[in-house]
Amino acid sequence: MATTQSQMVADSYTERTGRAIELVGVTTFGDVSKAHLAQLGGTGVFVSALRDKLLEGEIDFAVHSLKDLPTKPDPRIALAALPARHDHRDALVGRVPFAELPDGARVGTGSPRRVAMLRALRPELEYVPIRGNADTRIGKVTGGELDAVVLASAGLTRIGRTAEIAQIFEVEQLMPAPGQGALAVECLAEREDLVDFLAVLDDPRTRSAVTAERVVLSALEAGCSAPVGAFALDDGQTLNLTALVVAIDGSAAVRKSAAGSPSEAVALGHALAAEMISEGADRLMGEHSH
Ligand SMILES: NCc1[nH]cc(CCC(=O)O)c1CC(=O)O
Repeated sequence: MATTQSQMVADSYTERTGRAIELVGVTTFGDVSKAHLAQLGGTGVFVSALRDKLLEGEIDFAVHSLKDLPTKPDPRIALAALPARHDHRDALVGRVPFAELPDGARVGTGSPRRVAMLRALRPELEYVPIRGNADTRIGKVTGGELDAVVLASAGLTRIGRTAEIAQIFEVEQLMPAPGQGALAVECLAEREDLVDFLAVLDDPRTRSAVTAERVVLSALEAGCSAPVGAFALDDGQTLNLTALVVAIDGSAAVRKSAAGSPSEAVALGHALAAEMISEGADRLMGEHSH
């Protein structure tokens, strides 16, 4: 997935600038660790190794899934481009759609957000924590160990596994992770030449939308493993933002929407998060905050 998405960014950069790109593979802690992501604790397990290569000068820029990027910026590193977002939704890989899974069916996902939100919809299913790359996860369905797994639609598209999708969840059913489906291109902040060049890849509507989503996440002081979803859409005039926090057992939720100017994405995110906190969102997250 990482190779495909990096190649996509490299191709569009070459197309727009005429400059050639050499891909450098970097294995991250998130790739090798067998621990569940929710237990790895800190954000950035897929990110730190790439940032180290930037800081060491071994690579000029890094491509990340925005969803994996910590919300706290590193002053040495510029978020130089947010290319046009791909599908923001989650997908069910399995033989039948979610509503048709029999009671007691085993659904695999390592994400507390997906477990909490799916549990709210169907508490009678069994949610099984899984890890590994997307192919490994899908293999648990084809191998019969699980009835279904839930993965990001964008990731499945990038690895060419859309044929196995039984259902795509709409935002109303399963609120995506902030930034899901978007890529982030980083380079050293001091490389102003590169910051300027990478700007050709930036999509302003994606930037305003994911900025608002990520502000909600940081203002709630939620980490990558918190059951927090957010989705925003900038139609060119208005930025519509919705966020959802769910108790880990799916028993309670706070959902809020707001609309504003795309140029005020940060303020919109902060205002929405403040409203959610006043309605008890931070208490719902419990141990999954921070
Ligand atoms: N945490 C792993 C991760 N980081 C980004 C994606 C998917 C691609 C994306 O959201 O852009 C995935 C896998 C998944 O959630 O299924």
